[in-house]
Amino acid sequence: MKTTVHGGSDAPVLALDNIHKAFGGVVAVEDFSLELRAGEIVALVGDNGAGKSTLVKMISGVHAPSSGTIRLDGEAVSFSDASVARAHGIEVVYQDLALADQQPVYMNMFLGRETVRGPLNLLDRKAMMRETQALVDELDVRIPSAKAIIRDLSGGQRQGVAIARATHWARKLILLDEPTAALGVAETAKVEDIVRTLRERNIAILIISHSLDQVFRLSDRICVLRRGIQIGVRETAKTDKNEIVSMITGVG
Ligand SMILES: Nc1ncnc2c1ncn2[C@@H]1O[C@H](COP(=O)(O)OP(=O)(O)OP(=O)(O)O)[C@@H](O)[C@H]1O
Repeated sequence: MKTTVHGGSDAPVLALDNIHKAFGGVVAVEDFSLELRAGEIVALVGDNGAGKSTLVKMISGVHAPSSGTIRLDGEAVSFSDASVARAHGIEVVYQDLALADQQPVYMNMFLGRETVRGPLNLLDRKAMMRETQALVDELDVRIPSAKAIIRDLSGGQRQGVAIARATHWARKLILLDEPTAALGVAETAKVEDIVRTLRERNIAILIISHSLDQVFRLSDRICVLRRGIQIGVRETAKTDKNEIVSMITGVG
């Protein structure tokens, strides 16, 4: 008998079937297929212009695929915009953080989706602070407090907050687009620790990274794109940097 998870079957969290995207005459992604399972980290790698961001934008509802199917828990979905993808439990963390600098951490956590109370729909700051504190503690995002103002935090702490926010809202899938590109070595290590914690929460993660060291540290599988074409998918434990570099460049 099949176990039922999330009201679906044992289907992958995300399945991309024969996805194709053209912008006018430019083919950005060609015939792309990939499955992601809960608790799995898959890295998407490729040179500039390979089609990585376009793929993330299709999964997150920013662009519609020209053809092909996106399935969540086995069900075909089509997102008219990013808010619909978010309502399906998909969150994206970009390198240029979409945080409100002047606001405290807890307000950023709930930006646009604030908890309210009573007939007047007043902001329930205490509840938001409590939930924020519990989550940053759980993920070990080291910030002075849930009340700290974003502009007073380091780049690594901010990225930690952005990932915590995604974790709070993502029920199924988090897309990380170069999450550590702007960070130093120690901050990168901290953010990678947080990403590993997400795996334990059974969230599927797709990460775009230009750092192959990072890709090898974090991922379970690596998917290589070159000029919009899916070159191959490898299990991280069964490949090495030389193979991935030659897949990315087409040389060797
Ligand atoms: N909105 C758009 N309109 C027209 N062409 C686009 C658009 N977005 C992307 N492209 C083209 O699609 C191709 C793939 O671009 P994409 O940004 O997805 O690559 P990428 O792998 O994310 O690159 P990078 O690592 O530089 O961010 C490129 O040829 C790009 O010029």
